[in-house]
Amino acid sequence: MTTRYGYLGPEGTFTQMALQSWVTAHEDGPDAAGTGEQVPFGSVDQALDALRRSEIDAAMVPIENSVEGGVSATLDALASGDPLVVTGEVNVPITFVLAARAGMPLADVRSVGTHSHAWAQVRGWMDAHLPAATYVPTLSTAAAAAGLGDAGGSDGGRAAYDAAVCAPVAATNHGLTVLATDIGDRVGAVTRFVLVARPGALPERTGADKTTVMLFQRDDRAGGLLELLEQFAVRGINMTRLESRPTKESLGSYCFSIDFEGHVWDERVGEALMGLKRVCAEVRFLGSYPREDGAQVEVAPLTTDEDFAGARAWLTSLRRG
Ligand SMILES: O=C(O)C(=O)C[C@]1(C(=O)O)C=C[C@@H](O)C=C1
Repeated sequence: MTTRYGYLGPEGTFTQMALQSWVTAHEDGPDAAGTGEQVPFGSVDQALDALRRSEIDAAMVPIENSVEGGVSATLDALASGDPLVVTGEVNVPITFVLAARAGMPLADVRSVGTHSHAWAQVRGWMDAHLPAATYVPTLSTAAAAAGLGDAGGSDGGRAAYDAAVCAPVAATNHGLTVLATDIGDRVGAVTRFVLVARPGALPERTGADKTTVMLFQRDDRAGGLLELLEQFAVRGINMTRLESRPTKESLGSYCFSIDFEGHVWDERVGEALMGLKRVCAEVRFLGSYPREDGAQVEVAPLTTDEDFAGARAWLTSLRRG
């Protein structure tokens, strides 16, 4: 059966590159899905809602950028609504171009359209080369390019900006002229994307896995966050991302989005999740999945599966008397 993959579109987004790279890497694997069908959505919310309604089988969405940090739209969409889980990750190197319609010189560019995360990564270049240009937010970098292309956006090609910050491929797709290349402020910028699915069979444990959770505290008090973090520390679990997001219920009310090393089938991870379940108002499990870089988790001394199994066997023997 063909897998229907949703992604943040239109064609030519970095998210589509991530999906393409995922599909290519998994084409011949045990879960081979051929090239699948790729369905573009206008926003992360639309893609994840379609997934919740079972209109697609999985969705590729951006979650974290090495320059601008977490992608709030994704973190928030995963934090509420019917549960979804991450089943894989893809890291994509990010390079931006500034593109415009033929005949537009760089000096005449007064306004620039792009995705907010892209704008944050080219702000320095803009200050240096187009300090007077105003920023026009678009739903993705490719949507910004499409707005300038012949087919145009809903306004028939008269976008509300003169140039777009996008991937080179999006400029090519829409017949735009590239005014400047490599305009990102940081060489080596990377965005991490995740493949999200409805809960089902978990990806197998590989020894090089990550787990993602969203934690909601019981109350706001001294040491509350420390109590959550302790659950990882005492079991030798390394966190790879920690972000707070407003719960949106009241000012000052936050939840915590965390990625950490290990798989829910690792004993130390299971014990940490049980500890979190005791101390949190809600623990939203958002999946265990293989790391893209394949880096094996370094298991801290005395936190192996055998160590936990040995301790449990000891307790069982005490209880038996
Ligand atoms: O607009 C795109 O092309 C996207 O895929 C979204 C997105 C993001 O959300 O961070 C992805 C990578 C880039 O860092 C900029 C924008």
